[in-house]
Amino acid sequence: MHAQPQAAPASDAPPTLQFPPITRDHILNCSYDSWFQKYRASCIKSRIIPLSPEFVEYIREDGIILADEDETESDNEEWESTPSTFRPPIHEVESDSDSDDEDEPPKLPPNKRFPELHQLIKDKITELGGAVAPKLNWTAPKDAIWISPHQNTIKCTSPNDVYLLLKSSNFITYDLEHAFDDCTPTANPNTSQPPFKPVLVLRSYFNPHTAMEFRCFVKHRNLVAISQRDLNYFEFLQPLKADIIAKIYQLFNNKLRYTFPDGNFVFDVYIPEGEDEPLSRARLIDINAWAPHTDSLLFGWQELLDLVVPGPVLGVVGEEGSKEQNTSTDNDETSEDDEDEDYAPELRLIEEGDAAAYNLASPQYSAHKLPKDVVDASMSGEGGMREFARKWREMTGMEKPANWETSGND
Ligand SMILES: Nc1ncnc2c1ncn2[C@@H]1O[C@H](COP(=O)(O)OP(=O)(O)OP(=O)(O)O)[C@@H](O)[C@H]1O
Ligand SMILES: [Mg+2]
Repeated sequence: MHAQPQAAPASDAPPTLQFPPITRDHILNCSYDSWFQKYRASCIKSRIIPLSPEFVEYIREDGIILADEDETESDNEEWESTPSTFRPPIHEVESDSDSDDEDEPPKLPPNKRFPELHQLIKDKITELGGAVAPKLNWTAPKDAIWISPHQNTIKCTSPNDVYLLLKSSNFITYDLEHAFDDCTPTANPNTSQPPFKPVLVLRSYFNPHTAMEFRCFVKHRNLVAISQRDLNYFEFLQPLKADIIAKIYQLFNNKLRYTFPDGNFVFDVYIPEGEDEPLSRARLIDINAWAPHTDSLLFGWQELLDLVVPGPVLGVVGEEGSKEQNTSTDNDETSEDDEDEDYAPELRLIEEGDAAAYNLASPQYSAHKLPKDVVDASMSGEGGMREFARKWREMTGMEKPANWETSGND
């Protein structure tokens, strides 16, 4: 071998993951509104609300103005916050740009700015039993739960709860600005793509035991891998392994396998406790793209990409559980007599000691932890968080959450 220094790879650079081409359709197929109707019998009760440009603008813009309809006073104060750099209310911040802002008309609260949508959100929350978990097309505001008045959860009981979470979340911005970033560049990048339709998804809130949440990887229509989603050690899961795989396989094989438009995808499930047996049937929580932005949790993407499955299964988009032949949309190669050779998926759990060894027990999203300056602010007189928390409780009539200041285990 001749040394060819000019062609030598950079020694420290990690190898680039070689995903199959990721198209805009792959991403759109995972949008909640694309699949919910088809799988609704397996999902958490949900409502999907198309979002107007005014609402999207409201989510995008700085500052948080909440609805004032239930207020006795109508002094809407504007609060500036981002999860990483929480700032005190703007009336306490010295502004260095003076005249421009003053010329802008004051922004209206949501109930006056988009009253119909506001009312619709309120009605849907009521329809769903009074408490919901919100998300946009793909993403839930998990990084903003520290600001929630509902004990560090994504639970929302009012439109204001929904607005506060959505506006405080960086993850939500992903849906609005970066949803298609992983897509393989097309031959003609100038071809204009139709804009996606933003939606607000409200799912009826329940109190999940996060040990029973799993992420499931599907390659060429084979269920190949299952990972715990909550990366803590749960001893009780070990003897349930076979049952967990069986419940997930049932959902996969009966509902998703031949009906999801793509052969490669990732779905999330929740397995509730059963009535007559330990585990009930698996419920579909979400579907994610087979793409780098989907967290592969206890597996490595390289490992998943390298997995050799027995042979692509012929399947098509159809009704739940149906299987028609040879019109697959997922570019799988075809092969014969592979239907009975099912891949045995590996369920990977955190083993005893793993959590400590990998420091997995701390909250997964750093934004769950209150930044030190936020905690400091909360201690310092009438400024910052304490004032914010007080105001928020005043507005919602909520009790102070027990873990407001200590939500990040910091
Ligand atoms: N209806 C619900 N009630 C209570 N909690 C819920 C509900 N639905 C989801 N959750 C919680 O919210 C978490 C995130 O939900 P979901 O998986 O839809 O978000 P996501 O943004 O798509 O996550 P990811 O980025 O990992 O794909 C779930 O793991 C679950 O703990
Ligand atoms: Mg998801």
